[in-house]
Amino acid sequence: MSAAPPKIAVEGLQAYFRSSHVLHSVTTTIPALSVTAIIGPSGCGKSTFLRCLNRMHELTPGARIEGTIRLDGQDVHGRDVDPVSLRRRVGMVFQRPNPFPTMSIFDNVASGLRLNGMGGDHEVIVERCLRQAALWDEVKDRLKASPLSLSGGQQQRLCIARALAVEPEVLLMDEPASALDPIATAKIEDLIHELKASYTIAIVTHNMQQAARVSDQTAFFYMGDLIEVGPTEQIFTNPREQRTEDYVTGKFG
Ligand SMILES: Nc1ncnc2c1ncn2[C@@H]1O[C@H](COP(=O)(O)OP(=O)(O)OP(=O)(O)O)[C@@H](O)[C@H]1O
Repeated sequence: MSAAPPKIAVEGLQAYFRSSHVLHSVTTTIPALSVTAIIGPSGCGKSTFLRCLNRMHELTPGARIEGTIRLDGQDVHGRDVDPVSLRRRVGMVFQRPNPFPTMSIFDNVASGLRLNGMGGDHEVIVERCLRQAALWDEVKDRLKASPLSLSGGQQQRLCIARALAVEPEVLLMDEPASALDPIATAKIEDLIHELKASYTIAIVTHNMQQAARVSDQTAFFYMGDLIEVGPTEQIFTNPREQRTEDYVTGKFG
């Protein structure tokens, strides 16, 4: 495990969709200012795990969890925790770029600021976030244009800029590059590398090379169980569990 202090600590997490039990007593930590990759075959619970971390899981009717999730030591299900504020601190980027289609590029980034009643100079903040998302140079002359005029990769970086605008501490990324071509994917990976200086990142990916390239820690899930978690290099070169080895070497997927 990394020596960094845990930003998120998960203990005995069980997740359900009605009677379907999809995560079985998951206990792990997500170190601060680092990248944790979440890998495993389709349906093993990766997205569900991610969505538990900012309490999005419970938005699905009939979905619930047991166990505890702590953010900086505070129980995210504590009575004094407002899920909307939690989701501001723990932002999310989805598989398919989902810019707000009727808003301009600028307004997409500024939308969270307005929604959260956040002050400051919105022009300055929007520029900062677009720069952080490595998109500024490509859009600075067309901020009033529709986001639908951007390529898929640019739209995804716009969604990352939008997520950054509300100053999250954690960024959850659910296969953020799976709909993108290799060049756009490389840009997102470079960006993840830059962002981990300031944000704690957890990324779901099906792409083993991507997990190996971008992450410091890797967690391997299989059929709702967390089989193994550890430094990425160890998971890929010297895993403790046979199932991890079989998965990372492509024996099943
Ligand atoms: N809304 C839902 N209602 C009922 N069951 C669901 C729902 N969403 C997911 N599941 C089930 O929960 C289990 C875990 O799904 P999850 O999406 O977390 O897996 P995953 O590892 O992210 O899969 P993939 O790699 O295919 O995206 C699966 O068996 C899935 O069918």
